[in-house]
Amino acid sequence: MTEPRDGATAPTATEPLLHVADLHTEFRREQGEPLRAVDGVSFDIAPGRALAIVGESGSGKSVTMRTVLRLLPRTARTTAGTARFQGRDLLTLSARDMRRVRGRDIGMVFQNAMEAMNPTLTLERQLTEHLLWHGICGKAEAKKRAVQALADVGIPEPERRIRVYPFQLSGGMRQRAMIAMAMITQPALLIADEPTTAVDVTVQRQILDLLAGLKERGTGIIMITHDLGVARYFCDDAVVMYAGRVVERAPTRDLLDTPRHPYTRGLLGSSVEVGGRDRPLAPIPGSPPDLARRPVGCAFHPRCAEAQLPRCREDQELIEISTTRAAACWRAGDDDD
Ligand SMILES: Nc1ncnc2c1ncn2[C@@H]1O[C@H](COP(=O)(O)OP(=O)(O)OP(=O)(O)O)[C@@H](O)[C@H]1O
Repeated sequence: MTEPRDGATAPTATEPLLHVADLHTEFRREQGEPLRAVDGVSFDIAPGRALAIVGESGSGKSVTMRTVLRLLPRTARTTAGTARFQGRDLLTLSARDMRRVRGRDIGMVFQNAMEAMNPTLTLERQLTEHLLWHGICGKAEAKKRAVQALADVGIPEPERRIRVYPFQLSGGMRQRAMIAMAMITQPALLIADEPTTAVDVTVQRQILDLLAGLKERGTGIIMITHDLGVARYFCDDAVVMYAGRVVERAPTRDLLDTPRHPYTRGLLGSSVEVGGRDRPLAPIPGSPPDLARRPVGCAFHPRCAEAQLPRCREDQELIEISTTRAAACWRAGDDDD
């Protein structure tokens, strides 16, 4: 397992690697109330586990992760919450300390490697400067580690390839190079935002296998994905987000086998990757709400085939169904496990 650095404490059996509680992030608007993009989100992740964050476009997955990483646009403001990582609250760290944590203790992989990498630097410069900047080793060692990192992610001829620029690589190779960069510091936590969306199925599988190797070595992985097949294949636990809130949380298998929130059932019914193969796809009617006009009560109720009014117009907190499961629907506990 990777060791925490800089006086950060190792997670104990009772303390998760990352504990996110009651996170609130809003966007300023020219007119009107701010948009509540993340509205009371909580979740935990343990070392060596993978957590999927799923939900339709606009549900708040990326803003949640950008809040934790403190990579929000200027128009956004985090108004409440904590994100305890290795004993420290990321939300109150100084900007300098946060830059040290980001990219070193927390690795990041994004959907589009071209955006995440510097197009003007060779892979060697990107990888070695990353190590040097974080003070992890000296120049000669950095070069060795950079070649090794490329080899580790299955880039052939790493000694030669290290001299190329990102645009000279295929999409799949670039994605691997970005993973190499995220892994080279041996982060305790890796946050991957749709890491396999832009690549074909074969590369997708290879990338997931790479990430699985990291997980086995004790790295915690948060994967933002709208692909429930990827979540099932790779992630131990899952949270489902809708309109900025967590509507269901469970071990992935349980979530997909016996979804308790009507929205989760809707996602499954409309998924090609899971459950949609043997029966016709049933897309969820309507579209996610405009956050400026969030429906009262359960934000999903106007699209929910099971809604019962006026009950569903009341606010609904997450209900603990068991020690590992919770869902934000008043009927979620109807058939307990
Ligand atoms: N730069 C921004 N300015 C204003 N509002 C924003 C901005 N970025 C996000 N939002 C708001 O936050 C909501 C959540 O966005 P977010 O990117 O987290 O969704 P997501 O679940 O990651 O979607 P996707 O799967 O499309 O990436 C959006 O619906 C939008 O209302």
